[in-house]
Amino acid sequence: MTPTTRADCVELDRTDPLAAFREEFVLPEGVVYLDGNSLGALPRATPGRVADMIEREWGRDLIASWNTAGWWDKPRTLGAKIAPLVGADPDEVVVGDGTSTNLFKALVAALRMSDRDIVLGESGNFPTDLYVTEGAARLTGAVQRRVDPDGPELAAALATGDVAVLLLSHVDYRSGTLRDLPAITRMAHEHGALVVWDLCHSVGAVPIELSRSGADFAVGCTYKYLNAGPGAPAFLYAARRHHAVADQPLSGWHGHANPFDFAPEYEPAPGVSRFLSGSQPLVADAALEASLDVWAKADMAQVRVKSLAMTDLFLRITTGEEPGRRPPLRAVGRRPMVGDGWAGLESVTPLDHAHRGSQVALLQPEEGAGYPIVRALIERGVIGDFRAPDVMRFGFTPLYLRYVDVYDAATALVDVVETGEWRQERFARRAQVT
Ligand SMILES: Cc1ncc(COP(=O)(O)O)c(C=O)c1O
Ligand SMILES: Nc1c(O)cccc1C(=O)C[C@H](N)C(=O)O
Repeated sequence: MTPTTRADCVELDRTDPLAAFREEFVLPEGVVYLDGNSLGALPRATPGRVADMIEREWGRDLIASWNTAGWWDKPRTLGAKIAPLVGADPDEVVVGDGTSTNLFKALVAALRMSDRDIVLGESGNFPTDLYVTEGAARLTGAVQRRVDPDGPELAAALATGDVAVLLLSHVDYRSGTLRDLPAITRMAHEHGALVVWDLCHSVGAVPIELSRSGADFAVGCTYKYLNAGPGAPAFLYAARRHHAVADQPLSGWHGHANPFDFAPEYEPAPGVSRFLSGSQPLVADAALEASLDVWAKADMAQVRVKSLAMTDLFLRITTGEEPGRRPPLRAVGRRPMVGDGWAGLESVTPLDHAHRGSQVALLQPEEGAGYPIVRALIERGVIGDFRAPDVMRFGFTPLYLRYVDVYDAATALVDVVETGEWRQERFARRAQVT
């Protein structure tokens, strides 16, 4: 059913196979949370799991917990729990450190595996990816080149035959564009390049098949769609065929083959553990474990179906656009029908499902309108965010959002724009974190 009314949405929620997951999350009353693509909601089980880790594992069992509570192996056991979400084998993923750090390790390891010297990135990537690439290039002597990966330049840049490593985000943080991971990986390999994927905006948002696609390396965070909490540890994937040769730059004792030999020379662990460096934040690992236990019950195919239905619904109401249909009318100043594109909002997120992640990014054509519109919406309890220069971002998390939430948020947005509510002075003042 294509929902057009709120009653349609109530009906969709009634038959939603993922509906029960909402109960697994703590969601503030009166809020529609569309920022789970920046910081995911709190799973109900997390506070208890973290308290148990602190009081029993740490407080009572003290140092024995390295063995009895599996602390030492958490990077691997948690990695194995992330593996099905990224289409990897359990021994190809480790959890630890942050995304930026893991990106640095993966990039340098990949650059050291090639005798070429170009590291190809995307001009609009999340800034940490650009900065870390600069750092990795400085360290290894590589040269950074940037292209728009959604245009013809990507193929042309790879075809030069001098690219050592390609780094791309699977889903673009600003526009929500989903890249064809299998096809791009294949193309890069055909031209002799290795690929590092940043999965921050795709893990838990779209199905991912790293092994089947032949991907070389990938990194991702766990605090967005995976709901592990602010600053939660990240993960790193390395294809098994690279384990024996990968030489990562932060060689520390947790990545040693025999850490408790306390040998003076570094000898990398044989598997993906060689990507570890030092001690891990085990309290934060406990929170991640609680959220991954929720994810273990979710069917990613169902998540994708609901995600697309929700972004379709949001796009239809706010812009009148949906796959295969442009709005018949873009006139502002006439009483609208829901879905006829009257509010003047435009999507920068692709309409076709094959290129859409789990967020919608919108523009209001007036310069500087994005930020105050988002602030005005937040005041109404609809939480989205803003990304410079003028993009309004709305993330859709099928485990805890209902179709009625999407309907209410979309109609609130249209109302904020139509009434000009956002033009009030107080919405223009920028917060430190946007
Ligand atoms: C694509 C992408 N990569 C990396 C990061 C963040 O890196 P870190 O977890 O190291 O802060 C983000 C978001 O903050 C992101 O959107
Ligand atoms: N990681 C973040 C942080 O430490 C502070 C504030 C925001 C973030 C984010 O995750 C932003 C997010 N990656 C984005 O796409 O905008």
